[in-house]
Amino acid sequence: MEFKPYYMPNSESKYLALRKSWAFCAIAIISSCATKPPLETGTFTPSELVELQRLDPTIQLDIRYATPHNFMGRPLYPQARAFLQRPAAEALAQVNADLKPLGYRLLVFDGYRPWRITKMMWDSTPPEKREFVADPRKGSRHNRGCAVDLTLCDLATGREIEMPGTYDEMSPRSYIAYAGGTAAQREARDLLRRLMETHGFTVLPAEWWHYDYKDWKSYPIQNVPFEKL
Ligand SMILES: C[C@@H](N)C(=O)N[C@H](C)C(=O)O
Ligand SMILES: [Zn+2]
Repeated sequence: MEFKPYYMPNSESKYLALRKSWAFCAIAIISSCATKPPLETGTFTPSELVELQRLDPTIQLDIRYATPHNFMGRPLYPQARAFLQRPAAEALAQVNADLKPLGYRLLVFDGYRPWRITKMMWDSTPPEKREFVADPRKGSRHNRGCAVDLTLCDLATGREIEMPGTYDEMSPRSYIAYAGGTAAQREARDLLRRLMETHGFTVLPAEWWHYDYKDWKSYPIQNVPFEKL
């Protein structure tokens, strides 16, 4: 019969207990780093997230992350809503107003994004595609309520205007400098960029649809879920 010791000399059991508690602490520290937004110091402008549809109901929404029709293949938001910090939301409404005489309006895919969603996106994206998602250790400008993913749609029909690539496509066709596609697609992309820049937004070089509002640095990273806004 195999001998199973149930008793250990005192010093050995203490050593094992110590090792266990160190391992436990290490796991706790690692997992808390991984599941919490980065700590930021300094003073920030108080957050005032505004729902885009309330500010300007003529901005069209297609909140892909509230549907399975997104690069993660499953809904990430419980509600199809879009929020931005007030000055960014007001600037966006001006872009929308400028588009109307041209026969277009804005179609918004995403605005404020809770930090944990950025973390989920990063964790699910292969390393070679991570230029298309923000690193949760730094946070996304979406987490600050100062980034918006959007495109143009036809004012009369509501139909999405074709761009050189599709939303969240992880390929060079998403680059703002991509020279392929049709002339009409590039013109639409460049029109969107021109108007967004006029109103204080900057495009992300890797993503024609992603724009940051100029004051993004002054707002804190947030992890508040939509249900609590
Ligand atoms: C995931 C994509 N729509 C996006 O917003 N990417 C930028 C880099 C971000 O995550 O901030
Ligand atoms: Zn974005």
